[in-house]
Amino acid sequence: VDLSVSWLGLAMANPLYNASGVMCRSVAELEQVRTSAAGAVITKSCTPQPRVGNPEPRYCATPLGSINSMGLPNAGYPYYRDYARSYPYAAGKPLFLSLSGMTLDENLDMLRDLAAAELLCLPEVNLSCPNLPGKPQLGYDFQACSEALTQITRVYQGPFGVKLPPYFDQVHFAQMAAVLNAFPGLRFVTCINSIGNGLVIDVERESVVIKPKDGLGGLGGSYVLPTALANVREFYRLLPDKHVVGCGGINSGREAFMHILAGATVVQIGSCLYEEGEGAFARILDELSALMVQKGYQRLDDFRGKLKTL
Ligand SMILES: CC(C)(C)CCc1c(C(=O)O)[nH]c(=O)[nH]c1=O
Repeated sequence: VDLSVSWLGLAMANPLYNASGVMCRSVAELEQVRTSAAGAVITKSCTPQPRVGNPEPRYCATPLGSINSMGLPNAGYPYYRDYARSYPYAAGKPLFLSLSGMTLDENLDMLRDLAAAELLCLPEVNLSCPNLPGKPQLGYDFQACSEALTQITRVYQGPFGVKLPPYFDQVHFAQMAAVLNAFPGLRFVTCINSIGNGLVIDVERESVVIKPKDGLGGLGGSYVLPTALANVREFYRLLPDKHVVGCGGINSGREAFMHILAGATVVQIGSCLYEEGEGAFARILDELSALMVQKGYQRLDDFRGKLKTL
């Protein structure tokens, strides 16, 4: 079977890569992804200056997924820009640079520099980044999002994407799609980021499992699969001129198949990669191939976006 994907002027051997935040904070980790079976690489969301992030424990895996309140630990924008400068693009694995400034100005500063550097990597702006104090994350403030994207497209004229938080209301899907469709330069949306502010409890210890925010953290893994699929399918329908990157709950070829059936062009793995290591890429790709053979599909276009309704 042919797992190749051609999108945004990029050619990928397969549709699978890491979710921002997992196996992508250091050059060593990024190289682990790049030299694995993954079809692309994305960096940890960065801020202009390095950040230590939150006190540990700040990540915990459970049988059904994961919870995290990392607090944006990252090596700082210049570190990732320099990695993007020396990145071997000709080897055929695209590089995406995730940006998550603590303020809009921080995002604009990083994007201005990235535009000037004229690199082949593509930015993925994390809209789960904080908004003004007392306001919800940017991705949940549609007016602020529209204003931010207006300023972003002024400083960065190239193709870019955004990482979206999950939405749970039909009106919110429509409102966010209306904001995003106003920006032709916005070429892809990555759905979804973790489901915010979950709480995992350890019964034996009668305690929370992560230190920050008295135990509240973003949920990933199997917990989020149905929500991720809904967001992929809704934005696939609502953003006809853009690509959707599927992220959330992919543990095997079956979930990767679901995301692509729902409309995803390419897919990312987070919790599964954190727990299993880079071997997850080859395993999931083998499982996806076997499923396609079983179903008589030659290539991803044979089923992408063709989820049936009843
Ligand atoms: C939540 C923020 C810290 C504002 C952004 C970074 C981030 C983190 C993180 O670094 O805590 N974890 C996630 O699951 N998704 C994210 O987008």
